[in-house]
Amino acid sequence: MFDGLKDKLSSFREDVVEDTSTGQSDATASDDAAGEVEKKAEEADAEATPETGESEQTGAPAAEESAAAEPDGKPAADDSSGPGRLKRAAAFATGKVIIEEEDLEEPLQDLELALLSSDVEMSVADRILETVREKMLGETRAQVQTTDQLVTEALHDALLDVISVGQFDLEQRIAEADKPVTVVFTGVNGVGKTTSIAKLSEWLGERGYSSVLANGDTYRAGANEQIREHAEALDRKLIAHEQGGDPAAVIYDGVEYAEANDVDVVLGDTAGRLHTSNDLMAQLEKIDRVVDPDLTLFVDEAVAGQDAVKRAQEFDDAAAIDGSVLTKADADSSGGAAISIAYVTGKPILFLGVGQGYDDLRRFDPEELVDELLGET
Ligand SMILES: Nc1nc2c(ncn2[C@@H]2O[C@H](COP(=O)(O)OP(=O)(O)OP(=O)(O)O)[C@@H](O)[C@H]2O)c(=O)[nH]1
Repeated sequence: MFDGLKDKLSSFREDVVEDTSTGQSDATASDDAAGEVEKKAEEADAEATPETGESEQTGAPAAEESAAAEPDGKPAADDSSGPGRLKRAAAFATGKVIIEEEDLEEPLQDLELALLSSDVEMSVADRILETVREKMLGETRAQVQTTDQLVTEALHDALLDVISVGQFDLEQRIAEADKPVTVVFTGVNGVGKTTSIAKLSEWLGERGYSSVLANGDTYRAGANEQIREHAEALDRKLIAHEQGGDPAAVIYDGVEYAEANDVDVVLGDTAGRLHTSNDLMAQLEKIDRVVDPDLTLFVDEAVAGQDAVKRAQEFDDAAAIDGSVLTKADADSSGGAAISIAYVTGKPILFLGVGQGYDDLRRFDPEELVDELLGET
């Protein structure tokens, strides 16, 4: 899952380590040693000749050029616009390392390209870069902390920031809500909506909640049969009307059935027509009005990347969603939709579909996903 994205994040970390590697020395600077190194750095700056042994520490070529190019012959270290070479050397000598803009410039450009080519939405990629830059620039880090740790932490925070938008605990919400809880599923055709409803019914059952399925997809021939197969396999009650009936009425009947039979949750399917269909959107609005669902979940496939993100926004406009389910994450290498949807819609991803079985539903845990993306699990 998301292997392509994992590789790209890993390359970024390696690039930053390469471009900024300064603190790899195992020297533990004492005050005396600090003075020595500071003096050395001063001499080196005055001559504007990079110390060969310290070349990693003294930074990227751009820093060297600016030091040498000072018109008054003073080293750039005195320039208040940046820490400069001397300051960096002094910091290094006292056990600190400073990361500068030029160290990050190229890796950040590469990261941006990598994110965009992974189908991460533009505003999300921008936000990630901004956070990484903020967390790393001018950062004085202890030498004991490797650059890799620093960049990993920055990436961790940046990814978590966009992924965890609006997260809430669905199980807790269901536990605390008046019953029955009505959940309506929206999304386009064939993305795995019906399968996700069946999986969620199984997930709820495992947690002690009963559920009834209501087929609000009265549009598509064969929809009743498809959901009935799941209902029978899971031994759940299915509420369905004739094809062409009113979807709001079916889900309403589902709620009545749940009330009369002490069922905890109503899971309502809806027709998966194109999001551009005004008719469908009007239908969703009607369901919203008539049934007033406790939760509306948008379902789309992770593999659809930015298309899924766009559709999430459009469905959210028609009938406000409370969260998303991303299916087929098992077949998605890019991870773009998983990274982008919550930030763009302001609503969390609640589940990932990771296969075709009823058990293949994974609660979306932002921390867990970020650790996985950064190879920390
Ligand atoms: N690999 C994988 N396949 C999935 C996943 N979720 C659903 N599928 C498969 O995707 C196909 C479409 O799923 P459906 O549940 O029929 O899709 P739908 O959105 O309800 O489609 P309509 O009823 O036509 O709107 C089925 O073959 C599912 O088994 C998943 O998480 N991973």
